[in-house]
Amino acid sequence: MDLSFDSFVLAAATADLSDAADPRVGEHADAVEFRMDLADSDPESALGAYDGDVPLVATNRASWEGGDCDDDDEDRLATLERAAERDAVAAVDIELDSLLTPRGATAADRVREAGASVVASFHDFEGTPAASELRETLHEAATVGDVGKVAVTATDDHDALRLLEATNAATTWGDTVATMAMGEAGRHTRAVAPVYGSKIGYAPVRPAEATAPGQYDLETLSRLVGDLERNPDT
Ligand SMILES: O=C1C[C@@](O)(C(=O)O)C[C@@H](O)[C@@H]1O
Repeated sequence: MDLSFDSFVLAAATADLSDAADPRVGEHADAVEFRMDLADSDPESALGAYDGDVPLVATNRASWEGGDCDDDDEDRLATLERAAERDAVAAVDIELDSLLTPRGATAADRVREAGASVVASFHDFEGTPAASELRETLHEAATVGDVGKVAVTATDDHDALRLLEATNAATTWGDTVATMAMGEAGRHTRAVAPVYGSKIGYAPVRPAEATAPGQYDLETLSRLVGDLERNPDT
């Protein structure tokens, strides 16, 4: 399946692929992010059984990047390479720190050879880097990935505004990026960052099953992003 990041993609984030059949996914989501690291059952079996028509983004978040996968990088990246071979997997999320290693670069090549895109992701669960570091990280991620994703944690309005400014700068530069500020002080950026060029948003199908702090539920984020979308003809 194909998934273009030329325009905003709303990804329903879940650890249970049966959520892909939820009517709210068909109504509001462009993709399903399958958090393989959070799955209760064997995620590769779940991928094999998936027969839905919503394209998947496969994520196997390393424990050293805030996820639940304790595998070494060889096993973790091999799992993602196998996931990319599934026709339903349109994109694979690989941590920027992995992509900067030879093994991670090989994984990216194999993912692309399988026809999937690479989302290069960086997370800061403690705070929001300085503007210069945000711009550098976004550009680096967008260079090694097809989408450069940066998820930071905002503690105040200044953090949120720095993230939005970096999003606007990266998009103006021509990079394909996805940005969000986690936490209460940053949650509005999930709806506003797309106005400045962020190309992926994440929301749980069920509000109680957020995969990150500050997420809106799927219906809410869909409505907010839609309401804020600027008319391209004006
Ligand atoms: O990296 C991201 C972004 C995210 O952490 C968020 O803040 O919405 C949610 C994760 O599931 C996803 O892999």
